[in-house]
Amino acid sequence: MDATSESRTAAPADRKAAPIELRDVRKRYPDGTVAVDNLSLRIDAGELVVLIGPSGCGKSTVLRMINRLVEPTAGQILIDGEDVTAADAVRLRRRIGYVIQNVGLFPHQTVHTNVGTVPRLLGWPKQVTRERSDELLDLVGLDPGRYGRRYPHELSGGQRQRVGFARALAADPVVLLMDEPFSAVDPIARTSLQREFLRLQAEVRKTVVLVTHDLDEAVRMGDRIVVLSQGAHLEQFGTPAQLLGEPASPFVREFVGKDRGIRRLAVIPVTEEMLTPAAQVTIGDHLPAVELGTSLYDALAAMLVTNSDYAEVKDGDRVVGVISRHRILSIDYPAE
Ligand SMILES: Nc1ncnc2c1ncn2[C@@H]1O[C@H](COP(=O)(O)OP(=O)(O)OP(=O)(O)O)[C@@H](O)[C@H]1O
Repeated sequence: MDATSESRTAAPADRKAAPIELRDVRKRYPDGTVAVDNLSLRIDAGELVVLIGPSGCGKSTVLRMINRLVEPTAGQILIDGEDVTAADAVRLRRRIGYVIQNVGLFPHQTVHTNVGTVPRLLGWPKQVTRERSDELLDLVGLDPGRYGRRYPHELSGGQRQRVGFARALAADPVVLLMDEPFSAVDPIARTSLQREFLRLQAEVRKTVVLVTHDLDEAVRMGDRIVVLSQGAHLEQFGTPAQLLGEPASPFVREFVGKDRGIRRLAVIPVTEEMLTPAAQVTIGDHLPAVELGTSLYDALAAMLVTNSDYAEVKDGDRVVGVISRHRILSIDYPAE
């Protein structure tokens, strides 16, 4: 990065997100382990891409090469067209947010000080840093007045993770790297944290690369998912629906598993073609109502909760038809 682009980071910027490109990237650790054999990927600006694959396949190595915590042995990594291997590593990391499993907050610093870390390093004025910290804490759902002066040990695991997101976003990075960011919190907190992160991402629209070993998380969070096998070999790069509906290799088919049918329901929306006109169905008064575009999974859940075989489908206030449990369960899947 040159001096001009660095000086642009001296104040809250309006840059939002940058594309990432990996070209024939390879990592061989000094002991001879080839963690990443030869990987090429293009990630669009503002998209949330999930890296998933079995333990040891190289996910974290790929992630850590993007911010050069690990130096690639060969190949190029471009952020916004600029080769990161030629950039100053410290400056580079200030443009890239990084969130890890146990957050890594500084234990002897308050929440405010933690969130302001990168803006301070970039020399932002104190007042601007403070305002930015307040803004980010609000955005991640923590009242700055209440939590700003606390220390990390005075927060729950989920709250610490939120502070971690706020800190990673404070200097308005163009890329956000996340390595198993939800796995340290319990399953219930995890689901709400994932949902909150998606809400946050809809607002900030960063280019996010998220590493996980949890397929449900990948399907829930990813705009696209990268499935890797040993040596970070690219098995498939596609939307959750493509992955579940058209696994590209026996490896992916095995990886997404036998229950991919039910998972797939989570990525298929209720559409008008699936509906029966409400007038043609003889049914009781209390049908659950779902919105057009709701996932089949949620529509089915609404029926199961009310013990009903049908759900009324609405487009705003208008009832556009009825969907049946039978219709959802007989959705066509490609042959196994
Ligand atoms: N510093 C290192 N030196 C030598 N080998 C390493 C080093 N770091 C990672 N490896 C090896 O590189 C391979 C990929 O590791 P990496 O951590 O990238 O995988 P991963 O897919 O993130 O795994 P997990 O899901 O278990 O975290 C593994 O075989 C690992 O043992």
